[in-house]
Amino acid sequence: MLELKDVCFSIQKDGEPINLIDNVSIDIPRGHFMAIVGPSGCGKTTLLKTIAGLNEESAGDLIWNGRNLAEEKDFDPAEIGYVPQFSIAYDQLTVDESIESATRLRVKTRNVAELDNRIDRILEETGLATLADRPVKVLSGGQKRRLGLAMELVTGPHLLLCDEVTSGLDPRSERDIVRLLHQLSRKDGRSVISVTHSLAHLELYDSILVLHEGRVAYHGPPEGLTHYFSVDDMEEVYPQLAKQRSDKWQSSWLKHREAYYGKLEAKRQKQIEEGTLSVPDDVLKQKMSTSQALSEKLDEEPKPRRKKRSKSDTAPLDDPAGDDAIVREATELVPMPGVFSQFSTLLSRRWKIFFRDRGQVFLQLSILVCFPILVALFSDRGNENIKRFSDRQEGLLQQITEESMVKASYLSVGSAVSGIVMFQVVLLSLMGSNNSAREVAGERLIFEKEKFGGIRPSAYLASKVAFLGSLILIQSLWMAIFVQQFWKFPDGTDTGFLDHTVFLVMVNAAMTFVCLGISSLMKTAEQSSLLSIYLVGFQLPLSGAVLALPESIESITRPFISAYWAWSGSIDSMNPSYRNAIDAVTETSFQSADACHYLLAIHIALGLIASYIGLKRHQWD
Ligand SMILES: Nc1ncnc2c1ncn2[C@@H]1O[C@H](COP(=O)(O)OP(=O)(O)OP(=O)(O)O)[C@@H](O)[C@H]1O
Repeated sequence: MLELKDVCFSIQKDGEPINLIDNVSIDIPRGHFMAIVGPSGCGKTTLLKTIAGLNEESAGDLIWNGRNLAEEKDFDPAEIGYVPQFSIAYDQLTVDESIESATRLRVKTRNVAELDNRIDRILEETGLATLADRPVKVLSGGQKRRLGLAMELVTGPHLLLCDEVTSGLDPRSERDIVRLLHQLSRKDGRSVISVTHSLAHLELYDSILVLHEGRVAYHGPPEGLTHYFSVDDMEEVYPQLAKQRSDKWQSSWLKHREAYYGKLEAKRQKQIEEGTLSVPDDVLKQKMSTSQALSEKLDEEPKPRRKKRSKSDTAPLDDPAGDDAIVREATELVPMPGVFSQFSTLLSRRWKIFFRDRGQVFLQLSILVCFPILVALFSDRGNENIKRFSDRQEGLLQQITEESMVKASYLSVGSAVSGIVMFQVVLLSLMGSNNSAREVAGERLIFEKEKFGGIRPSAYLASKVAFLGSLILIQSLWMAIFVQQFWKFPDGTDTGFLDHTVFLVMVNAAMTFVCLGISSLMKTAEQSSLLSIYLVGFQLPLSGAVLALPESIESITRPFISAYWAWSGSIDSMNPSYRNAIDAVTETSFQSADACHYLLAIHIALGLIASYIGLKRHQWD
């Protein structure tokens, strides 16, 4: 049973609290199917989010099966399912893969057979079995809503909250979804609360909650609605609501509450007697046989995955035989998988999505191939030898001529070598920003939904680090090795080229993880991309490689410019004569390779910390 006692949710406006949800007190028994209706902006979604815990109630109590959710334990992620208005599946995956990934992320299964049976059961339960191999991007609106429901059913939640899952659907799809929700509420004592705009099919609900300006105007059986509002038709309820202030409706409702709750209880008892409703007691009685049936089913020989299903495999929505075929969920909560298991599921899903996104693969391959070629085009000048003074200098004129030739050679080679290194550094910074600017912000809502479902931010971050780390290594090593074929890095020590390569990897990693941090902290992918582009754009001018910066600016900006530290570190690893040549063309001072390693490591660490903070932060809206 879910009880809301004088629940309020308020926001601050001009320093004053405003109640978006105002003293809502309702009871929702186990196995109940309730619709929340009301005019646009009356607070339906806000109430649903307050029940889910996404909005923290400012007053009142939410009690779930006798447990005060604020004072005792909040909902377990397996206990509650929340189907939001937006799609929670990736377009690049199939229906089957989406449900599989949701299951692997939220349910600890004993073996592949158990996983397969769980997925097959959900596919059948939601009428998606025939669409198992279909990519999400080609699904119709109604099919996508079913998939959203299916992905929330993987844990067998005892409370299912649905936000506008029928909006924008044609009448037939809408009816099918409402009937599916009705069916889901008939099993295992699962309560289903559905926010809807539509006043069609209200007869399928056990109760209707009418909200008006955040206040309860009615909560009772659907058949009592027209009588209560003194109208002939459901459609007249909203105009009728507008005729009176919401506080009047609220006090009027409080007077009639007990009478209508009496009717609801009588109807419920009748359903239990008729056996059309399964409530906790029944579930407990069935527990033994259910668990037995479940384990028998799960212990069956592993079935091949992703089998094509014929239409006849699918139980029709209203077919009672189909209901019987579905093994009932045991009442205890399913265990959550560990961090490593979530990490490996997220990582393999990320690679799958990457390889299926042809545009992304093409872009990555193009920059991987073209950027090192661009650098190699400038290699000739970098390969020139630096002229040295000869031992014999006869006469002043020869001395002056030789001096100017050596100087010219210093300037030419110095600027070419410095430019080639900076070019590599800047292009790798650009790759880094391209790697991660949209990585989190582009899928933020899905991540928020998954976090609500129990996915740990640490597992999510680790999967991003592993995925992006592979891109960083491929891009940086390829840049270093390819360019080396055309322009030999002038080693200062045996490990000069290796040191240079490490700096290239580090600058790419620094930019990738700093942009990942930006992507995690920003609200939208557009904001994140823009900020990341600015960050890369400022690297070259603020590095001091082109023009030395005024000292006052340099001391402030330098610590933040990854490109400077990678450039400076690489130059410090060079042969001293090349270092001197670069010294001759720039007024910017260089730092030791060790200092550069530390600074770049700090950038990487700060990027990761910012990413973690951003991921932990609640950014549902
Ligand atoms: N966090 C918030 N800060 C400020 N205002 C908010 C916040 N959340 C909701 N609101 C406002 O509260 C009101 C109720 O919003 P809500 O989304 O719950 O309405 P709704 O009944 O679901 O509307 P619709 O049927 O159009 O989806 C709206 O006016 C909305 O702008």
